[in-house]
Amino acid sequence: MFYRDIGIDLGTSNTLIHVKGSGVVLNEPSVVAIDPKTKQVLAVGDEAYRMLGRAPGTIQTIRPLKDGVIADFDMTEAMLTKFIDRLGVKGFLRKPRILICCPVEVTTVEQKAIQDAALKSGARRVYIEEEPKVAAIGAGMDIFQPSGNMIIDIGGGTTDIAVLSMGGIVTSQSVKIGGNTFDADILQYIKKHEQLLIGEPTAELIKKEIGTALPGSEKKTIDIRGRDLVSGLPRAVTVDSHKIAGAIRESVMTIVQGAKNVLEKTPPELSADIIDRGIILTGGGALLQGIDGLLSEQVKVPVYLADDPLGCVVTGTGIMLDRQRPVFVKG
Ligand SMILES: Nc1ncnc2c1ncn2[C@@H]1O[C@H](COP(=O)(O)OP(=O)(O)OP(=O)(O)O)[C@@H](O)[C@H]1O
Repeated sequence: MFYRDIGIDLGTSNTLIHVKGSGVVLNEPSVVAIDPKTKQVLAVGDEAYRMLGRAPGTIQTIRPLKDGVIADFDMTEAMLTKFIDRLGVKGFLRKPRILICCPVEVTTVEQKAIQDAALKSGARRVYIEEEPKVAAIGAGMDIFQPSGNMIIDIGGGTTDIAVLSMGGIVTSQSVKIGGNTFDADILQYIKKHEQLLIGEPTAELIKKEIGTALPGSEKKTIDIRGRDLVSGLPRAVTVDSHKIAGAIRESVMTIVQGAKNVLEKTPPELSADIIDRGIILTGGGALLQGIDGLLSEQVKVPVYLADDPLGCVVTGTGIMLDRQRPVFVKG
């Protein structure tokens, strides 16, 4: 029997949905736009993201997931329901199973509510899985063998660092630093050193265009616009990659320290496997230029970037559902 099972990566920055037989059918920012008076949801995903920092007072834009936790549960539920509804699940011939990966620190009560929301949207069964495990599977690691695999998943709000063996997490640490922290660092730096106020999307653009984890790498520049803190008028400035590397240095080094902590707690036999296989980097934050090189230099183990860092979790959900084995830890 062909079930159109669904895998969902409910992330701080982006939500991705994989439908069996169709691949990734949705990839949109985890943003909701509401009417602040009535709390009515006006838009979700791409449409709501375009309103970030640009909406009039009658519209409020919210990121319901923040720093690896669900900051606004009602809005997370509303967003998830709208995304699932778009798939037309209720029209599926057979009710699908849905596997949802959500931030690691989601409470049991929140998990239950997420499950209920997905069930109401037409699921037959809902599973909740741990993100680093699914990311590792999506990155092509065989975590079910008795050997050590290490993954560093740099998401928007958190970085999950884990050593996996025989299908389970042996040691792990979740650091409250991710790609969005780099954006906040850049925003603060420009405010302090250029007396210029910029929005979140501009900070993200700077990071993607010229951001680097390696202060000594080739110097690149970008022209940006914002609001002058003194005159209140629009102004343009040129920023360079060396300064941006300095601005995000502390956050980057916190991730490095997290990786060192996990390696120190890893049983020696598994450490030997990790030296042989290297560490795999997943998550959008792993696309920061030079972060693989810096990590490798600091922890003295080869570090490789996954083929599709942003898609590993959602790809992993598809693989896990295909295995059709009771490997789910929760739900
Ligand atoms: N080319 C790029 N260079 C640097 N950072 C990038 C790039 N592309 C995406 N990112 C960053 O990746 C982050 C989002 O990554 P991802 O989608 O893996 O996170 P998430 O799964 O939503 O978050 P979490 O795992 O914390 O729930 C954002 O901060 C985004 O700015």
